[in-house]
Order: sequence, then structure tokens, then C-alpha cells
Amino acid sequence: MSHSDSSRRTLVLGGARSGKSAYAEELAGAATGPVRYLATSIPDPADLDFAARIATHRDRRPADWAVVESADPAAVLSAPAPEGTTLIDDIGTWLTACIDARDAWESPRGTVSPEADALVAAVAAYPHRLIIVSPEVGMGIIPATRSGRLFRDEIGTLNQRLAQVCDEAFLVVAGLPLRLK
Ligand SMILES: Nc1nc2c(ncn2[C@@H]2O[C@H](COP(=O)(O)OP(=O)(O)OP(=O)(O)O)[C@@H](O)[C@H]2O)c(=O)[nH]1
Repeated sequence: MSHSDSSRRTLVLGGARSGKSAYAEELAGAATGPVRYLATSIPDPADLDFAARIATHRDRRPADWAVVESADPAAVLSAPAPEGTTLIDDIGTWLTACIDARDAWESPRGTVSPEADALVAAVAAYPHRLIIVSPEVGMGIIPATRSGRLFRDEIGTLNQRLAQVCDEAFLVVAGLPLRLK
């Protein structure tokens, strides 16, 4: 697949507090044109810790970035796209919400495949610059819970599929990006 720089797709992987979001924001800031920040988390006013994290993000983001909060990134990407760069942060939050919505934590692998298929297709078809943040998990011991094992397997499979349709991919560790593709 060959793309111009303006339609390049970039996947940014990393563990918790690895600096993956900050690196993705750096890439978005370096791109030409306007930036649209697509947050997949819908804030819960009762969750003060998460509200503080979001506030930190807002403070460090340039004021002229458009912010879209949506639990359905495939729908956002499939709608008529504005010029410039879209940054999706992040796929782990989205996957958790998808599994919750189907009440599928005790279900077999693949229950959320329709949603994953739609996301991968929307990413592959997106016509402008796209940067996607997703968690890299599963390098430690096998989780003790069924839900933990389900998430680890589903996000690993999805990350592989996203990496295939992206032009480049990075793994961020301790704030340092390692190019994978
Ligand atoms: N709803 C909403 N969520 C936001 C906003 N800004 C950031 N977020 C969410 O904040 C989350 C990332 O929080 P971080 O604390 O950076 O995540 P982390 O994985 O611990 O750390 P890093 O690896 O450094 O990114 C993502 O799920 C974003 O969707 C916002 O304006 N609105």
C-alpha cells in the first residue's frame, strides 16, 4: 500500500504510563493542518481519578485541536472526514466498552468481532492522516481472571490487525518510541 504523507496511518502501542499518548500527540502536532482528537472514553463524573487524567490531557493539548468524545470511532471515521490529522486515544478503552456493551466478559473469544471488523475497515479506508493509540498488554504473567485473559487476547489480535492496515507502528517504552514498521 502506498500513501502520501497526508494519508499515512500510524499505530502507537505501549503499556500503561509508557508515554504512548504523549508520543502520539507529538506526531499529531508535527503533522501539517488541523488536528482532531478523538477520545474514546466517555467521562464518568463520579470517577475523580479519571477526570484528573483527562484534565491533564486537556491542559497539555494545543487549544486549537478539535475534540470529539465518541465510543464509536468506526462511525466517526466513516463519516465525511475533515482535512488534517485525526488522533484516536485509545483502542483499549473502546474495546472495554464494546465487551461491556455485549456483556461478553464470560463469553468466548470473538464475540466483539463485528465491532473489531468495522473498526479495522474504517481505519483502512480513512482518507487522511490517522494516528491510533492502543495498549500493549500481556507481557507479564497470564491473568488470573477470565476477563483479564479475554481482554489480553482480544486486544492482541486487534493490535495485529490494526498494524497490518497501518503504514507505520511504534512501541513506546519508558517514553521512548521504537519503530516496529
Ligand atoms: N473523554 C475524554 N477522554 C480523554 C480526553 N483526553 C484524554 N482522554 C482519555 O485519556 C486516556 C489516556 O489517559 P492516560 O493517563 O494518558 O493513559 P495511560 O495509558 O495511563 O498513559 P500513557 O501511556 O502515557 O498514554 C484515553 O483513554 C483518552 O481517551 C478528553 O478530552 N475527553
